[in-house]
Amino acid sequence: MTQLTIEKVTSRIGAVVHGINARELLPEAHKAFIHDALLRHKVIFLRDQFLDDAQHEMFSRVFGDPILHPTIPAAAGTPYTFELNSHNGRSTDSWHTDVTFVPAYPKASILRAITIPPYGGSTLWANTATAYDDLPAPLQQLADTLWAVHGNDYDTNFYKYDTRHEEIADFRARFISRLYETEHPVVRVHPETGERTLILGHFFKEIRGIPTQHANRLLEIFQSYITQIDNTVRWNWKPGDVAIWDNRATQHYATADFDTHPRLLRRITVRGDIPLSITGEKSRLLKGPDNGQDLDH
Ligand SMILES: O=C(O)CCC(=O)C(=O)O
Ligand SMILES: [Fe+2]
Repeated sequence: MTQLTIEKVTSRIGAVVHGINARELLPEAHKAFIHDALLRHKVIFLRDQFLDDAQHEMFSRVFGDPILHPTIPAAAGTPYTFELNSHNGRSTDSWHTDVTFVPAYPKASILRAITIPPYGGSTLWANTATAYDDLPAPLQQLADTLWAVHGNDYDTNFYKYDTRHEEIADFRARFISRLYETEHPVVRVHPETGERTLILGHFFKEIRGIPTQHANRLLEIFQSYITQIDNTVRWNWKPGDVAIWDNRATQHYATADFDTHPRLLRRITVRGDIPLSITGEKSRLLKGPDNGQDLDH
């Protein structure tokens, strides 16, 4: 069996795993190795995989059960694939954790690069566990007590762009075709590592019991610990690359610095569990037709 090796990309987050062939069924030892690497390094990169949709789905099952996005249907001809297809220079260029507007938001996302622009179009990830560790004790104690509301009708990213533009207006309309809101603890206990991680990012709407203008300032303070440069990793994609991130311990950001060159990636997310606060209290759905991640295709 091929020997697997790990090459760290930065001290705090990100590692390349060498020796994995994700196109084929993985031996159990490889599955355990890559899962352990994910928990330790938060985002794992594989080079030269060139997966098709079926291989991508099979590989994603190493990490859990694939799930649909609560509002955006799967790409044509696939059961679970979420497509990121840009021809207009736009990207998800705001820091977020995927789908935090539902309680059991995804455990992990598995993203593969198909078409990459000649320059730019990178993705950055930030470690929300080390960010919590970095907080001075009084800020940790504050964060430990806070609950925040997350919703899919967030405006950070959409209104940065001109929603009079038909394509953007159309995507936003589909994104909010069902409205979801969820109340999460700002600090969750990671179900596998026991680490404390921060649940914030662009779906954040408000903090319970704090006026919005002050809550937004608190958000900025906490986000500044998450996104400080030494707490992040930046990945410059090559076609065939695969990135897997622990969505319970990271945020990410896709740079919009590739003009109008085409950029195409495909993503599969796997089912997560409902976050628990440090006192064992569960996140709660406030608005939405279901818990958002139990839709079967
Ligand atoms: O376009 C990218 O690189 C990542 C976009 C994103 O936010 C995601 O796939 O969840
Ligand atoms: Fe994302």
